[in-house]
Amino acid sequence: MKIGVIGGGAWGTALAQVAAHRGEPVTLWAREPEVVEGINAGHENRLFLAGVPLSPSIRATADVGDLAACDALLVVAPAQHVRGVLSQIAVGTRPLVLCAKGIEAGTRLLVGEVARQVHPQAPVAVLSGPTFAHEVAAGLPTAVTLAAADEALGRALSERLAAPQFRPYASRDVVGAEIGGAVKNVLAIACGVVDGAGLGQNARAALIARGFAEMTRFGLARGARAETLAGLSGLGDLVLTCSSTSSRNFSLGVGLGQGRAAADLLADRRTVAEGAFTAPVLREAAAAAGVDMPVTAAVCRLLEGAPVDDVIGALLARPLRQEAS
Ligand SMILES: NC(=O)c1ccc[n+]([C@@H]2O[C@H](COP(=O)([O-])OP(=O)(O)OC[C@H]3O[C@@H](n4cnc5c(N)ncnc54)[C@H](O)[C@@H]3O)[C@@H](O)[C@H]2O)c1
Ligand SMILES: O=P(O)(O)OC[C@H](O)CO
Repeated sequence: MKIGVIGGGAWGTALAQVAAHRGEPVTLWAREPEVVEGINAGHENRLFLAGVPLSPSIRATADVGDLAACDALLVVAPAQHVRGVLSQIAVGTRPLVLCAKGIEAGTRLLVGEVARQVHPQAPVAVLSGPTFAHEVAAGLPTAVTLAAADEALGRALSERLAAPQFRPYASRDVVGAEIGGAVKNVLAIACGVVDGAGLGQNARAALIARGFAEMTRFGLARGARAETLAGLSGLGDLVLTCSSTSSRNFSLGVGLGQGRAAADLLADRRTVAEGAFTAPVLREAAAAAGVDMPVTAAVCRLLEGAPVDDVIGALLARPLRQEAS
């Protein structure tokens, strides 16, 4: 199965490295000419994954036509750009493996749902889990959820992408795998706020647990399975991104917690903090589904410029409730 990767950011590059680990040819489409040039000439993506020597089997291209020879396409553009990028590519019936984590603004669609709208004949799979790109690219042990409604497709993709240090776990719960990845980015911002505002380790653990409760409420309302939400793509990724400044979402939250403005923190960033874009659309989607998501609502208020003390005070002053509700 010849793999094509759409998106030359940190994660697309790391996944190309995984797919090329046995020396198989991999085609990587990137928007930035300097990324294409750097990978082909020097086997390095200096813009998004500097310092990692890449396999010479990875060939980068700026021409989407070069993806025509691939049997399966990994979609690794940021969630808000998946529709635009996929619209440029003739996909037909080839499988699309969605690796972005987010919900599309305006439509409130998960990226897999966007892919189905743009390419209705393409089978869809989702690859998601606790995966810092620099660790995966460095060959450190990593496990992911690989979800596909078609079990045979899920098995074929898992076998093709598995590497000694990269272990996919198969699932048929595409929606569950997507919701975990999208929601955890918003919750990681909240955990960063706790860190930046110096609220302590108890508060961080409380946020992870209560954040997981709201991820679960939303996921179940949208048809996800509880086991998926408690697995690698849900709780696993939540724990990772709520614990480390290696997470762009957590780092954004640290800045917000220190009282800096979201607009300043997001200005001129080359890298993507998906939670900032997913938070407002997740709040809308939760309201539409009748699901209470107080941590998500608090993150939205902070992104809109509300003072940290006011937002945290309001979160703590809510009426007491049953833990299981
Ligand atoms: N970096 C990670 O560790 C990691 C791990 C798992 C999943 N992801 C997810 O992968 C997706 C891509 O993130 P990344 O970390 O590879 O990106 P990145 O932050 O490293 O790079 C930004 C990417 O956005 C692209 N981009 C910017 N403007 C664009 C536009 N107008 N149209 C199309 N593309 C545009 C750039 O070309 C580049 O590929 C995100 O959804 C992210 O949540 C990232
Ligand atoms: O840096 P972040 O916050 O986008 O997190 C990257 C990955 O999603 C971690 O699994």
